[in-house]
Amino acid sequence: MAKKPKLTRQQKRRVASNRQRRLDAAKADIDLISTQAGRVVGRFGKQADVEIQGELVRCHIRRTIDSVVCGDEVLVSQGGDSDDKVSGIIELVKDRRNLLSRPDYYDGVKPVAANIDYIVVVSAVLPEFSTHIIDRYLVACEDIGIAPLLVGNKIELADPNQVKQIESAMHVYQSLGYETLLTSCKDQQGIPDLSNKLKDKTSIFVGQSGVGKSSLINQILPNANELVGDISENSGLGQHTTTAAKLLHLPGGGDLIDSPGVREFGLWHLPAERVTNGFIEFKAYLGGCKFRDCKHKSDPGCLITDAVERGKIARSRYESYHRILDTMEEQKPSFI
Ligand SMILES: Nc1nc2c(ncn2[C@@H]2O[C@H](COP(=O)(O)OP(=O)(O)OP(=O)(O)O)[C@@H](O)[C@H]2O)c(=O)[nH]1
Ligand SMILES: [Zn+2]
Repeated sequence: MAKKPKLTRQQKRRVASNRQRRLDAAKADIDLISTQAGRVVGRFGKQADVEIQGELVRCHIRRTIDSVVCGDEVLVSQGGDSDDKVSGIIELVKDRRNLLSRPDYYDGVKPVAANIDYIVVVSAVLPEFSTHIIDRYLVACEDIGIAPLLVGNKIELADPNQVKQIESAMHVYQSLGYETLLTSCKDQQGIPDLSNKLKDKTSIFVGQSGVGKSSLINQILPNANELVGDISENSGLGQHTTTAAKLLHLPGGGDLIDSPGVREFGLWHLPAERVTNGFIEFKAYLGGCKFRDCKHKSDPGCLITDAVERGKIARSRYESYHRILDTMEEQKPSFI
């Protein structure tokens, strides 16, 4: 048999571009002939609920598709199986703006949500207001490239001294360009502002257990729990279907994606370099230290420590940085 000829770089490029054209044409065909565009609002087992022009369609997923998550924009063809509870098939997932994944014991990472505008990082006076934990979430947000909104909840529990401390910590974040908000689910402080900020955006809520994520979600979306039941009932599978992830519409516009997996975002290992890049105020100095492998600790000629000394970088952030790296070292590669 004749040996397959080696392709030149130009030929390879032509093959790749032809392939892309065929793929684009296939996508265009699907678009034109029989599919409808929709958004994934529920994801469980091997199926997904897709919202198409305000209607919910329960769908199977074409085997060739890698993953489908809440927030995905998809093309659906009507069909499904003889079991008429499932009436559509997801044929294609459109390109994602971003994709949130969580660590998975078997697969390494597992995608959980897509096309997100805002990560609401919730912390609270109780159990503790920790800038270290906030910084850790900020690194994760920077790493994935989604804007964070920092919320300090249960603010009505703080005594005047604590309020002062929290406000000054939030001031550091504001000066870095991050948005912040103080809220209380008890006396509604900051809740209208939270609703306003999330208007017309797709958001997720993250934060440690007990900080009040569910309570805040309930404030801005009072019927969140019943809505899940409605979704299942509308599509004929009864009230008790457990939805792994769901996308809910906020009354004032905008959407919220929530699931236990989504809430885990940020709590896992990142390589040191990505942690460093997650501290946005370090960027102006990176690459300028005397030694290329500078650890930004006690190394001579370090621009970062110099900036801390000169008050250009907040000491609290610098200390957080080293604490995060230390915990990463101790615990890699699992959850914190
Ligand atoms: N005092 C006060 N308590 C609050 C506030 N928000 C929530 N809580 C209480 O804090 C506790 C935890 O709230 P949740 O909303 O369940 O917290 P969560 O972040 O969803 O917790 P997980 O489900 O474990 O992740 C509950 O007892 C709430 O009633 C608040 O603004 N002030
Ligand atoms: Zn340095």
